[in-house]
Amino acid sequence: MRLRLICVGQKMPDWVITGFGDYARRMPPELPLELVEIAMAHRGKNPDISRLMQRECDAILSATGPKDRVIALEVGGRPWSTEKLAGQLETWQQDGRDVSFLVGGPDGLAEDCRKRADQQWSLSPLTLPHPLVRIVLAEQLYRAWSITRNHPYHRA
Ligand SMILES: C[S@@+](CC[C@H](N)C(=O)[O-])C[C@H]1O[C@@H](n2cnc3c(N)ncnc32)[C@H](O)[C@@H]1O
Repeated sequence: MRLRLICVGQKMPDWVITGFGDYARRMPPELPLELVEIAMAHRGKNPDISRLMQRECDAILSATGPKDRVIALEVGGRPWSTEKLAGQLETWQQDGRDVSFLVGGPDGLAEDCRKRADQQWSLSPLTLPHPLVRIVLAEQLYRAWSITRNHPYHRA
């Protein structure tokens, strides 16, 4: 099973590339974490935000496999503890479908992306900047995997 993180935003600063890469590299070969970056639609003067969000959403959905299990990252989604995430990971691995995590841009995810999602996951009630979301997500996936394997990385 592959994990795919589909994020709006390219050309990230070095600390974001390093932070994400550090955790993604720790994932085991049977559970690789891949990053797909979607170009942020240009916000000029008086932008039509709904149209731009829809454009970003269309690109996100094109990068999502038709059979993928889709998890939308949403401030208002369900809060999962790391242990709950580890349980989800084990459940997901049973049917083997790839899992795509969707992270929106500065204006969030358009409705079509929310509708495509099987589950909505909130990392915190705080609105986080999207570059930080990809690092937290990668760390939590690694930590959750470490729980499923009784690996010493996670100490309860
Ligand atoms: C800057 S936020 C967008 C804020 C936008 N106003 C909204 O309501 O979605 C960019 C993206 O980061 C993700 N995000 C930010 N904070 C989050 C959180 N606490 N939990 C889960 N995802 C979050 C979401 O995917 C969001 O679309």
